[in-house]
Amino acid sequence: MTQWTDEQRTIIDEPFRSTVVIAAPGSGKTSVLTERIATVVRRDRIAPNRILAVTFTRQAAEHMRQKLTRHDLLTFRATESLRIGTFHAQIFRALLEVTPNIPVLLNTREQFTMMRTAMCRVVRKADEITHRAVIERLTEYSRVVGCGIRPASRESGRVFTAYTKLKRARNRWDYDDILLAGASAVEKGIDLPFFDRLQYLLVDEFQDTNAVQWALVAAMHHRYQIPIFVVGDDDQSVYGFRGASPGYLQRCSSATRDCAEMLLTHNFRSDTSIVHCAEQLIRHVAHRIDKPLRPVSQTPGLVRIAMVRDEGDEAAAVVALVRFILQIRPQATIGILARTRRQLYLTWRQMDTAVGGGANALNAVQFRTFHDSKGREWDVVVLLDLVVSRAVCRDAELDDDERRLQYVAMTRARYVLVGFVPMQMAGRKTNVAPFVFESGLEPAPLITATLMEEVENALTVHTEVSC
Ligand SMILES: Nc1ncnc2c1ncn2[C@@H]1O[C@H](COP(=O)(O)OP(=O)(O)OP(=O)(O)O)[C@@H](O)[C@H]1O
Repeated sequence: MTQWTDEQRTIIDEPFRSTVVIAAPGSGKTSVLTERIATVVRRDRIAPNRILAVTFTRQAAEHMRQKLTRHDLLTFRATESLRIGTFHAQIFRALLEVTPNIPVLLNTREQFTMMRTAMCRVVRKADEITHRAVIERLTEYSRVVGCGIRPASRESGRVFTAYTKLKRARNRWDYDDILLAGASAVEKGIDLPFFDRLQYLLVDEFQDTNAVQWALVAAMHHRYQIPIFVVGDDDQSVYGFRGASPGYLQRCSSATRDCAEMLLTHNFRSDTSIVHCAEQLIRHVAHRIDKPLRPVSQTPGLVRIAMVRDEGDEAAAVVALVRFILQIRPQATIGILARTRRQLYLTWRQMDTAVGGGANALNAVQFRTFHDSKGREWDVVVLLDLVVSRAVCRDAELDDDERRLQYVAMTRARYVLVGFVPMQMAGRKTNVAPFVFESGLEPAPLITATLMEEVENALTVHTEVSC
C-alpha cells in the first residue's frame, strides 16, 4: 500500500468540489488521481458509473483502469462501471445517444489517402507530394481545427476546404470531427443526456488540452454543473504543434467555480542531480506556474554530457554503454531517447546487430522519441543528438516548446542520465543545444572507462538494480 505524503493526502482527501492539481514530474499525479476516484466512490458515495475519467491516449486509460482494478477497496464491479477513456471515445458516446446516424470514422490510412487526394486537387503535382508532406498537413489541420485558428497559408486553407468537402461527400468523419461536433452541440444548447448523468469529471495530463477540449470541459462544468478534478504539469506541455497549450491548465482554477488549486512538488522518481539539472532548465521557460521541484531521493545519481566525433561514434558508444550496464546490472531498465525516430534508427540498428540473440537485453532497452517517453521512467536514460536542430531557436515560443520537450525527456531518468553530443552530423559541424548549458551542464569529451565507472557507482547504491 502506498504511503502517501501529506501533500498527496491533502489532495486525495479534499472535500468533494473542483480541484486543479499542478504536479511536478514523478510526483505521482496519476496515482493521486486514481486514489481520488476511490475516495469519492467510498466516502462521497458517488456512483462509479457517474464518474468520467478522461485521458489523452487509450494506453493511459488502460493503465488507469489497471491501477483501479488493483485497488484494495474498490470492487471489480465498481471499477468496471467507471467511465474511463479518451476525450474522443467519450464524446463519441455522448453524441451517439442523440445522433444515431453518425458518419463512419476514417481510419488512419483512409484519412491519409483523403488528405493526399485533397492536396493533389489543390497543388496538382501528385508525384511531388511526399508521405511526410501529407502527415504535416494532417498535423496542421488538427491544430487549425483544434485551436480554431487560421491555416498558415492560403494553400493550406484550400487544401483543408477540399479535404472537408471530400469527407462530407463521402459522409465520413475524422477524429477531429468528433470533438468539433461535441463542442458545436454544446454551443447550440443541444441536450446531451450522457453529460446529465455525470457527477464528477477527472482529466489527467491536462496540459495537453487544446481549445476544443477546453471548451468541452468548461461546458461540462458550467452547463452541466459537474465538479472537475484536473491534474497536469504546464512544464510538460509538449503537443503545441497539435494545438495543445499549457495556458488552459494555467488559467483553469480561475475559470472554474469553487475551485481549489494545489501543488504536488515532490519527485519520487529521480536522484538529486537529475532533478536539479531539469529544474535549472525549466526555469528558462517564460510563462509557467512557478513551483518547486523537490527530490525525495537523497542520492546524487549521475548526469553526464559526452561529446563524440559523429553519429556513428555516438551509436557505438551507446551500444557499449548499454552492454556494460546489462552486464553489471541485468535488472536495469534503459531508455534511449531522441527527438525523432530517424535519430533513433542508427543506434537501434547497431544495437540489434551487437546484441543479436540477446532478446532479454533488448526488452530491457527501449527506444522512444522524446514525445513518446512521456509518462514513462527508466533507471538509465540516454539522450541522443543534443545539438541544435532546425526546429530549435526560431522564436521564443518554439524555444520554450523545445525546452519543455527536453525537460520531459530528462525527467524520465531515475538514477543515470547520459546525453550525447556528436560534434559532426551528416558530415556537418554541429552546435551543442543551448538547453545543455541552461541545465547547468558542460559537455566533455567521452572517456568510456570513466563514464562506465561513474555509471556503475551511481547504480550500486540502488539495491533494486544492484543485484
Ligand atoms: N507516495 C509515494 N511513495 C513512493 N513512491 C511514490 C509515491 N507516489 C508516487 N510514487 C512513485 O513515483 C513514481 C512516479 O509516479 P507517477 O508515474 O504516477 O508520476 P507522474 O506524476 O505521473 O509522473 P510524470 O508526470 O513525470 O509522468 C512512480 O514510480 C510511483 O510509484
